[in-house]
Amino acid sequence: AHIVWQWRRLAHIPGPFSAGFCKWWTFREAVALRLPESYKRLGDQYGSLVRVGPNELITDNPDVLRRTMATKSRYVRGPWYEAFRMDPAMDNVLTMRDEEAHTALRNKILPGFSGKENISLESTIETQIAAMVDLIERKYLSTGGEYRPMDLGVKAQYFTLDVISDLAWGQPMGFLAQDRDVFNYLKVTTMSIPAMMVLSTYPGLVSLLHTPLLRPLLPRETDTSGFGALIGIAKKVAASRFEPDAPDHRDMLGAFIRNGLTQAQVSAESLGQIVAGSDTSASTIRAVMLHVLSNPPVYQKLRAEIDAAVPRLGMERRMIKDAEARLLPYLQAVIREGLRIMPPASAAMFKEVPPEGDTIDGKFIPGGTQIGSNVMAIHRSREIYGPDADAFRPERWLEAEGDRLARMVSTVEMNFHYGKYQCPGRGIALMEFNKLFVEGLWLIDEFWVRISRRE
Ligand code: HEM
Repeated sequence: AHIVWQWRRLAHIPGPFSAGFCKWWTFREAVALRLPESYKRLGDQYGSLVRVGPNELITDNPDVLRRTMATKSRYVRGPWYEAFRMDPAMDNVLTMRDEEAHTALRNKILPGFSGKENISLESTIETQIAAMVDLIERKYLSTGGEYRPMDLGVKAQYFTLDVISDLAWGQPMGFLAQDRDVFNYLKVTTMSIPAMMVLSTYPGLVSLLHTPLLRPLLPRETDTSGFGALIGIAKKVAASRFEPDAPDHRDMLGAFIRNGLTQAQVSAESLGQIVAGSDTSASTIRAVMLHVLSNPPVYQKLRAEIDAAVPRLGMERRMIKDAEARLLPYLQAVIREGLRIMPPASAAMFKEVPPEGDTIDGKFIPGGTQIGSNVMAIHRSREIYGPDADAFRPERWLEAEGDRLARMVSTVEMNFHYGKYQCPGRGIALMEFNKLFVEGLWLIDEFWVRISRRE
């Protein structure tokens, strides 16, 4: 009776037949690691609003999604978020579902992401770009007679992990300096992706993992590798900042402490940054480099813009400033196109319809229904980006004007979500891209490149 009742509640929303009764469809696509593409296929087949589970819908309408995330929206985060809670006793801002607690915590951490309270932000990113360039010069510079390929897919992640650990803990983990997967972090996290996919499909299983019997399976601070090792570092760094004579630092943790976070919160939030801010940014670096390097006209135009900027800005002996890079139109078009063509945060991130229900696309959606983003469908929308939306073509950002451009910009910005859930690391990620692509102009698994010195 329950199954039939649940099917009827949302029977007016199209989708695969089995999705009305169970989550088998989502489970199958999630463990095959192709959920974003499969969601897009469903959008092409069934339209903007699709049923993907007994209580789950996805939409590719940015206006609807913005409504669910607006500051005053009565929508809340759904159980999906629980899959990412590592510590049963403590949420971080990314996993927190209680709206009031989330807003309070968010308000306390936001200053840590701004250059005003975190004065070392831009220089930290510069230090890590210098470390990346140094690594390339030391080990991966090819010449006529010597071929020294480099897996840019992996190095992009080394770079973002060092940036984010340096920002969060005041010291990089040393991926670039050692040119290796420190603490086997990437190996262990990559291995755990299928399990995370199962948990995000069936978040109820998370409470099982938190029982005393299964808790040993979760990462622990005493681990010498994987995520557990990072928990250990986060706790140590937080403890050192709370020692009685510890100085006040003008960095991210310093800002967190000045704004009232407890020692346990400082440790949890600094760890949260590593999860939220490394793979996402690395993914965009790979997407941009892959498309720029395999697309000679784009590469030439970007190089020409950068070559013209170097003498004009007097950049021969220093790195480009974030504010300067934001004024390079083709670079900005390339970054936007990279964020669009391979959206870095491609999960549905389900939000819950308020108890009174909502009307979407003229259809009543009962309270408690979970609504997520059909990310690939949003960012490959022909209606918004034009008939060649599947192609990497930065020029579209320079050709569009007026309302059309404004709609394209507000849609690509949905990569960082909106309103009360908007990514606080947006500015940091864009600063990494702005500097890295100009400085290096120089990639996923098996992304080998041959780098040679420019004349
Ligand atoms: C291209 C890079 C990035 C993308 C596309 C991205 C995307 C997102 C998205 C979509 C969310 C919203 C989750 C929701 O709706 O609940 C989010 C949240 C968050 N992101 Fe990012 N992110 C990126 C980089 C970063 C970086 C570099 C940092 C850290 C410096 C960061 C820190 C966070 C944090 C702390 C949250 C939680 C915010 C909250 O719950 O209020 N992100 N990010």
